[in-house]
Amino acid sequence: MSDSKPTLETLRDTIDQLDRQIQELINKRASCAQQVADVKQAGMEEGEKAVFYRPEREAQVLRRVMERNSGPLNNESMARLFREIMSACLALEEPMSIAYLGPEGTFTQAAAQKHFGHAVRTLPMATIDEVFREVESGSAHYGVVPVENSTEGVVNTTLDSFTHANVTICGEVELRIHHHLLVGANTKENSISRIYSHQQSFAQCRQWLDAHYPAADRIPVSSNSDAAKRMQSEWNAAAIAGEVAAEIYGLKKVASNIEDNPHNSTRFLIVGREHVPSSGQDKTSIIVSMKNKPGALYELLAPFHEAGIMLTRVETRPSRDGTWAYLFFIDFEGHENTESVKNVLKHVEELAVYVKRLGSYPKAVL
Ligand SMILES: C=C(O[C@@H]1C=C(C(=O)O)C=C[C@H]1O)C(=O)O
Repeated sequence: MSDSKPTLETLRDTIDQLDRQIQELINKRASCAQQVADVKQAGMEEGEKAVFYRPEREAQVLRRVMERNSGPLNNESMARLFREIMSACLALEEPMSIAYLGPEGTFTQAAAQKHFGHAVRTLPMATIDEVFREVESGSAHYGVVPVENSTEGVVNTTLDSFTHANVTICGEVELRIHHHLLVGANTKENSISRIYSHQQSFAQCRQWLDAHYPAADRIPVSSNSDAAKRMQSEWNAAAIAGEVAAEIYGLKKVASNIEDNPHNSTRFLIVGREHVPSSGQDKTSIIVSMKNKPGALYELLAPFHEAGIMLTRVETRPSRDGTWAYLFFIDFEGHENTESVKNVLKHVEELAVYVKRLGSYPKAVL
């Protein structure tokens, strides 16, 4: 080794000094966030409640972190660190409670933590409808619900809830879904004859299971966390679940990333009660009902095409009350405050029987 190379000791001294500076800067930042809270509070009228969480500002901060990043840490790692710093700063302004589709350890909880960071209180709900109700009633600040999976398609319960719920979409999160085969301390790994999981996870790991455990019974349960909980008392059972469930229940991974499609991902929506201003890169979601006549969908989509607005999702659901033939769930790029989106929405409102605006929100950053 040449003499000019730094020693372990000098490198660690440098790291210690840098840590001290980073810590000081983070606390300076936190103190600014506290002052922001005071400014927000002071700007309120009598009886009005300040809104501390600003999704559009957080999206802008994270996008800037990624744009200016020059490594060696990659953009995503750097943004995740800032995600946690902002989460801790926001908790100083107001500790937030986030309702999600539980139980503890589900992918929806992982999505909530990916979006809000770890300095929030996550509240597990038994059903998707309950998540909506918690937000509507003000018992939770925000809610997180799954909306579509790249392998298994849309989550119909979520779409149906949007038709009657009084909430606003204020964000989206995408999560890569990795499944693992998990066992407990008492499991005899060579004798696995029963595997617990949620029906969707079995569907997402079908080929792997056929190849590795063709004879094991596949027992569907209400969630992957439930699977992780149940198998612990059985010496010949395993569970398929994700990382968070493995951690919570202290399980060992026998096989990792066993999903058949390596790009398996789920999209989640964040619901709240306030409208979100534009972040510069936004999406808008609406529900539209049209009379059942030839060319209805064509007629509905034409204004988007003419305005050059990019559609990101179109789902069709039969109307459940019998009065309308179809409900279309449409996501498109742009914020409802921009001229082009305002014009398109006006046009759509003229054509449709009914339009419900679900909200404009920043495109997922992480
Ligand atoms: C500090 C603010 O409040 C919150 C905290 C943020 C942060 O730590 O950067 C950003 C947006 C808000 O969710 C703000 O609105 O600027």
